[in-house]
Amino acid sequence: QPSPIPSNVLDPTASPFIHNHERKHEITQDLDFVGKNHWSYSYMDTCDLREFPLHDDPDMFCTRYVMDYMWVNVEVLATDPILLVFHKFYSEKNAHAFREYINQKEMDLQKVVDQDDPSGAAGHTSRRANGTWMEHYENEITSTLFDFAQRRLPSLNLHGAEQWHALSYQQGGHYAPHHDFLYYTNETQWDWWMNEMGNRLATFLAVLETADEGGGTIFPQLPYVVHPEVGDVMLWLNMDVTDHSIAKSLHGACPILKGQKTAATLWIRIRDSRLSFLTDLTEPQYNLKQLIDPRGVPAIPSQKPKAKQPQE
Ligand SMILES: O=C(O)CCC(=O)C(=O)O
Ligand SMILES: [Fe+2]
Repeated sequence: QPSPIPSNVLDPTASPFIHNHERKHEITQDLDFVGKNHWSYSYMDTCDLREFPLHDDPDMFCTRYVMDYMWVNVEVLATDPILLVFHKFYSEKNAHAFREYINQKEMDLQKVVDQDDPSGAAGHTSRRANGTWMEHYENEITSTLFDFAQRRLPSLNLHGAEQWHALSYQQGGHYAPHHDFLYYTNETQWDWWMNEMGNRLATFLAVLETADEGGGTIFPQLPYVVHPEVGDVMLWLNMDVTDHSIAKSLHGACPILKGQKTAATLWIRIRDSRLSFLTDLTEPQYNLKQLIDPRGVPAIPSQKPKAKQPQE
């Protein structure tokens, strides 16, 4: 007796989206790259999406306002978890300057410690990108862009964020879906950052160069893939009001099919984040309004070290 269930339903690798959404690019699944084993077919299909599956999602909207005599353009892609794109957050000129600065730095092939295999014997293939850390106030451009971000986001404590983390992806480069929230089996494993600054509340991702094809930022559980433009900033929350990881904040960088991609991340810690005070903690979510439009929240001053005065 033939099964009444269409054959694709029985195929565990079949994507639920294939049938509802035209696939413009069929290449991702055929692509071969180091670390491909970290990408399921369903992840790859999400990478191939050219439109969001939920056009009429009432949670999605755009808003625009003036702050410091400049437009702030915010696109709310999701409210659970909070996922925002600040369009043209940085000028193209500044984004280029930051990228140039990053490109002339020496970068290491980034290693991701596999939670199941901390020795790394299996190889670190869940991220294929070159990366480097930079102090917030390392030079003029990192400082300018850091202070600008803190002015725009006074409900987050950027001074408590880890250093700038630059990532440069070449063709075949990727970062398999992961959580930025850090897991520890118990408190004895906590490092300085966990003890002093708490976990990674939010991720700030500045897009400095976009791939010609592929390389979107994927949120497989929403499921979306975001293709920001140079100068755009993505911001999402990794943690809920009870200090737990938001499972749906799972994200990654889709494989680069053509061209290259450069991004700079700030992993923003919870400590001293005003968002906690500005949220009614009986609500399940942090206060979206204070993130997208924080006009009225007092500015957090720059901590840029003063240039040394020339000796007399
Ligand atoms: O490059 C991307 O799109 C994602 C980067 C990322 O997930 C991270 O830096 O934590
Ligand atoms: Fe991440």
